[in-house]
Amino acid sequence: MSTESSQYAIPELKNLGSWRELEKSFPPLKNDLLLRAAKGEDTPRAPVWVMRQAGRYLPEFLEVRKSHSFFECCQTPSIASALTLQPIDRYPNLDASIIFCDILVVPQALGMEVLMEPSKGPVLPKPLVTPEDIKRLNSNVSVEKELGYLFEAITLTRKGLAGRVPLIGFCGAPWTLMAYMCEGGGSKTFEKSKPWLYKYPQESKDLLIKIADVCADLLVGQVLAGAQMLQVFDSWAGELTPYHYAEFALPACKHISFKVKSILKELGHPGVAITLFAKGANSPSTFKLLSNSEETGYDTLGLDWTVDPLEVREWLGNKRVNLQGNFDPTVLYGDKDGIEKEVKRLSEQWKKAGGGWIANLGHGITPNVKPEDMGWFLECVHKYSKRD
Ligand SMILES: Cc1c2[nH]c(c1CCC(=O)O)Cc1[nH]c(c(CCC(=O)O)c1C)Cc1[nH]c(c(CCC(=O)O)c1C)Cc1[nH]c(c(C)c1CCC(=O)O)C2
Repeated sequence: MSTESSQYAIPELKNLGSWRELEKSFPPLKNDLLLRAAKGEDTPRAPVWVMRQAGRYLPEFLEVRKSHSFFECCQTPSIASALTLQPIDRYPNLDASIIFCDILVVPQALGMEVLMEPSKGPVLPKPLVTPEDIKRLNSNVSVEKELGYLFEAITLTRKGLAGRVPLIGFCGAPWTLMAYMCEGGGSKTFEKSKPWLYKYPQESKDLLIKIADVCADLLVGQVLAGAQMLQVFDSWAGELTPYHYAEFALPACKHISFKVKSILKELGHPGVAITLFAKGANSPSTFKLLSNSEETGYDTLGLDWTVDPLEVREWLGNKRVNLQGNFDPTVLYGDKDGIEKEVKRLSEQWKKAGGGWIANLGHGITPNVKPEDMGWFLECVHKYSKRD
């Protein structure tokens, strides 16, 4: 245990008590494939989970959503936990669970209103227009006060999982959250958020770090509440030039990983593996920047489906970082034969690439997938990712 004091303030998490006592109260983990792959071990087969695995393709999810709004689901620990467990109960072939929540709870904690509109997705009615608007955001956010429901949901879920699979905690990456906060919702052109990087570079950096500070506290709280691994979702990373990714997005992601690691170390916690999913940030120069876990603080990189694992391994130039991905989400509309062929083809590439591999889609599962096709996909990954 380190005696060095952290440069970061430990978030106030009074209600969580001691993580050691809490950890002892959870049933032992029976399937640790995910945690082993995240340490770079060659596992007998790839662990598999799917982004948005608790989502609208599941009839049991839609049933709950009939009587509860989206954010009500996130903010009610018993509902969030039940939704997290739905895919685990349905698919014994899943090797991980991810807590049901949303990346946009961080802008909410910063004081912004976020609505989830059925046909539009997220809407933030009062976006940040100029740096002057940053003053509207809360300072010294207490993640326990604002987002304590998520910690409660995590602890409940660890109990409900009964050690079946590990539980992943997550947050959005600062650039992706800044994009939502400046656009006021999703966007195709990013014409309100990206100009900030050209017009107000220093204010943008300050805003990104302000967001990163809340993200880091949120991740620390999730680990202390029982999350066994973490993922940071930078869904809009691919909208940036490689230069702007390196100058703005990545430093803010590093602020998160190092702050989380430093605080956990100070609390005597052994730490957890962290995955960075920088969707679309696929230039070889960007992969070079991400190639060394010790320099970035991220143990695993999530890949989207537009790159080949072998080519990425070549760009990375080493095996010090593990990889996750990267089946095209639309393969799930490809019928049984199509799914099987594609899982076989891409698994061969992954096996040749070597190093830690966590199988996943290259983005979230989409609402119209048939639940039985998701089951078949998982079965195929079990079969074809086996190492000979
Ligand atoms: C960009 C982003 C968001 N949220 C998230 C991201 C990053 C990943 C990505 O790029 O997809 C992350 C997220 N959102 C959700 C989870 C839950 C855990 C999981 O199963 O992966 C996670 C990890 C639930 C959700 N978040 C949302 C739903 C569906 C909403 C509903 O039930 O009506 C779910 C299950 C809503 C949401 N939330 C967001 C959007 C754009 C939307 C609407 C459009 C859509 O569904 O694809 C923001």
